[in-house]
Amino acid sequence: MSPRPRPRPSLSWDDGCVLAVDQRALPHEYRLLRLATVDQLIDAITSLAVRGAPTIGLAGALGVALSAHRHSSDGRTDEAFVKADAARLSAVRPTAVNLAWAVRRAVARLAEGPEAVLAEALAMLEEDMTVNRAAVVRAADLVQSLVPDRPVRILTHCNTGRLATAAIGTALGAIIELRERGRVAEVLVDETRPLLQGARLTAWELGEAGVPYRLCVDSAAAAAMARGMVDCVLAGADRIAANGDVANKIGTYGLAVAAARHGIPFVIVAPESSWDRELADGAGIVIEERDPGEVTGFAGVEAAPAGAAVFNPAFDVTPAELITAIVSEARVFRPCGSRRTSCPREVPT
Ligand SMILES: CSC[C@@H](O)[C@@H](O)C(=O)COP(=O)(O)O
Repeated sequence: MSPRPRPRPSLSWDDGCVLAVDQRALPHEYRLLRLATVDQLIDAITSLAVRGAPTIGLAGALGVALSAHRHSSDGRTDEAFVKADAARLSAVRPTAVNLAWAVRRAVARLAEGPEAVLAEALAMLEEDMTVNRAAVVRAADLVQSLVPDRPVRILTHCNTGRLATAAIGTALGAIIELRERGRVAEVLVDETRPLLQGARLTAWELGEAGVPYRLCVDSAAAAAMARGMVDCVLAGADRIAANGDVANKIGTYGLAVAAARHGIPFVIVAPESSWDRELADGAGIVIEERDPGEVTGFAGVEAAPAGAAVFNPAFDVTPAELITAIVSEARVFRPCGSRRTSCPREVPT
């Protein structure tokens, strides 16, 4: 068999700048942003031009490299300025643990100079690809064992594909892996309100990969399960507490409740770097609240009455007991107490 081609990265470093796919422009336009300053990078993450937990972590690390280059001269780096930029980068979005984790890793190389910081960020990009490849193979194996008798009908939420990671993706990567094995009947794609990461990005990635899919509004997901249209739910994670509670895109918790109601496996695919072992459970996860304008209208068109009050959390927390398995590059974790699975907690492979 010929080796797989090198996956296309969502981020790269070019001549002192960060190049990033502008995820706001998809699916209509594929364009790259050239980000020359930490402020530009922060704007890109805030506006979700650059989004998805692993991608924002990697962007944060590259941001530290940008800052280290900017604040170095004559072989000396002004560490105080770079550390201030690193603190700003870490705080842009609070929920995904990957951001602060990756920024910390880049800052740890600061004393060795800007090239060492850049080397660390680029190594993290490579690592993310390797880690995702391992996780998607493991997740696809698990899904095949959960639904052994037929091509699987999968429901997925938000975008967990190559755009949301260095490359390959997590949950969406597993779906594409299953497709390559001839094991996908159909993917139902939640549009993912309010910013339509499912309709804009996941549908685009599935189309690119030739995977059959149908879009549905988020509120159709439970009905699809009730009608027997879903064999398995696959989603990603922004932060996983030590007990296996998972923060992910708003709407994930509702999907898990509906999946439990219908006895449908609910599987999370995420790298080990998404685990926050310092948090005992999901109650301590900070949930980002976003601009009310994302809910009152879309793309500049207002839908709600002027001045409507809004509740716009970007994420929710799914309790571990509703999760069949959390798959990473290293293991399949089955949260104890899950109603559909039995302990042992980890399946050695
Ligand atoms: C592999 S991406 C995992 C998660 O980051 C993803 O499911 C998600 O919730 C992304 O939210 P977003 O607000 O689009 O950054």
